[in-house]
Parts: sequence; C-alpha cells; structure tokens
Amino acid sequence: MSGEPLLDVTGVSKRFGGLKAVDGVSLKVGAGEIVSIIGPNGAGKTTFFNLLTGQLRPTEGQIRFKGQDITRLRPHHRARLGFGRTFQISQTMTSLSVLENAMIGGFLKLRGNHAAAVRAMAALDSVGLEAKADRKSSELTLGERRRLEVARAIAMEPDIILLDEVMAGLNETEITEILDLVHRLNEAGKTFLVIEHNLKVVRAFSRRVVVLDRGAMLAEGNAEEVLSNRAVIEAYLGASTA
Ligand SMILES: Nc1ncnc2c1ncn2[C@@H]1O[C@H](COP(=O)(O)OP(=O)(O)OP(=O)(O)O)[C@@H](O)[C@H]1O
Repeated sequence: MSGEPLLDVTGVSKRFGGLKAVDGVSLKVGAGEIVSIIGPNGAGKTTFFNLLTGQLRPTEGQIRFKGQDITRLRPHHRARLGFGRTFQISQTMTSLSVLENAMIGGFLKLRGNHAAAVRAMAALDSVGLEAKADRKSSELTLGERRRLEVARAIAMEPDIILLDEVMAGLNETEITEILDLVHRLNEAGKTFLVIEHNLKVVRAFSRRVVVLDRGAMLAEGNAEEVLSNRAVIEAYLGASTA
C-alpha cells in the first residue's frame, strides 16, 4: 500500500454490556484492494462492519476514511463520503421494481427521481440487470437479487463497498457471476471489504485476508498463509481438524 490508506482503523472496540464484540481491531485498506474478513460465528465481523458504516459507534478507537476522522459521523454522512454497503432486499422491497430498488442507492446523494433513475440504470447495467429494470424484484432469482444489492451499493457511487455474505445460499454459477462482477468493479477502481464464510470464495476473492476471533484480530496476510495458519484452523474449523 503506497501513500495514505483509503480506510485506516486504529484500535477499534465495541462493548455490549459485559461483552467485547470487537476488541482493539486495527486495519488499513488501500485503494483498489479486496480484503476478506473471516472468522467463526459471533467473531464480531458484522459488528465491525456496523462500526465502519456508522450504524454503531465504537466504545474506543478511531476510524479514518480518505484522511478524515469519521469515527463520530452518522451513516448517511459516511455514505456521502464514499462508503457503500449491501443490504439484503427485504420483503417490503420485493414489491418494488428492480429499478426502484437500485434507485434507493442513488437517492442518498442525488435529489430528484430522474437523476437517481439515470444513475440506477447505469448501476443495473454494470451488474447485467438492465433488461430486468421494470420487473418486480420478487421475480428475480436469489443470484439476481444479490446482484441487485450490489447495484444499489454501486448507485451510491462509493469508493469502498462492504459486502456482508453476498454469496450465502448461491449456487456455483451464481457465485462465479458475483466473483466476476466484483473483480470487474475492482479493476474499474472500486475497493472491497468482504465478509465471507466460503473459504473457496475467499481464496478466489482476495489476496489479503483478515481473521477475527472473539472480537480480536487473530491473523492477517495473504490467503494461502492465513488459511494454513494453525491458530486460524483451530479457531475457524475446530481444534480436531487442526
Ligand atoms: N446489538 C447487540 N447487542 C448485544 N450483543 C450483540 C449485539 N450485536 C452483536 N452482539 C454480540 O456480539 C458478538 C459478535 O456478533 P457479530 O454478529 O458481530 O458476529 P459475526 O462474526 O458477524 O457472526 P456471524 O458470522 O454469526 O454473523 C456476538 O456474541 C453477538 O451475540
């Protein structure tokens, strides 16, 4: 990573009562990287994402983005600065059209339906869903719905996109489609931080992997190094497998 990192997290913790869900995590992400975050259930991955996007405030630590301290900024301010994330398409959103769903991302930065629709169409085009823009989202397959979630994040025109288990429940073909999509967007300059359970996907996704265990960073490095690390195997797959 040369120069100032895009995202610079220093000693961030989050306490829920007696539980330290995130415990002193530091992480730098450079522009153009794809970094995967793995770890057992309850390791603190989603809590860490929520600290980054502002849904939660850290108990300790600092988060800098594009050189600015954003630790106390609200989620919509962070989104305007260039943070995008996927959110699952909820039941109520499936009654909206594919285009309307994608427009939700555009509204964050733009005023007016027309501007948001133009940007949303461009986002749908980049995920290969432009031909389905007028369909109800409920008509989409699960794989298409995940691509729509990515389109909604892209419509926010973010610098960094946080993907929270976008592969869950997808078949091999759909996983390959999303992998190709992320790599294409990455080549076009987007940075990704990805929570992923499927280790085959993690290997295909990224050169750099971060492992969280009980809130703390257990290991960090390239995928092969990290996934063959004994402490990681024990934490992630259980001591018997190590
Ligand atoms: N709002 C909350 N209040 C209290 N405890 C919470 C809250 N959110 C998360 N936790 C706890 O914090 C810990 C970390 O949870 P988190 O969801 O971040 O883990 P995770 O690594 O994303 O897990 P999974 O892989 O199962 O999604 C868990 O013990 C969880 O029960």
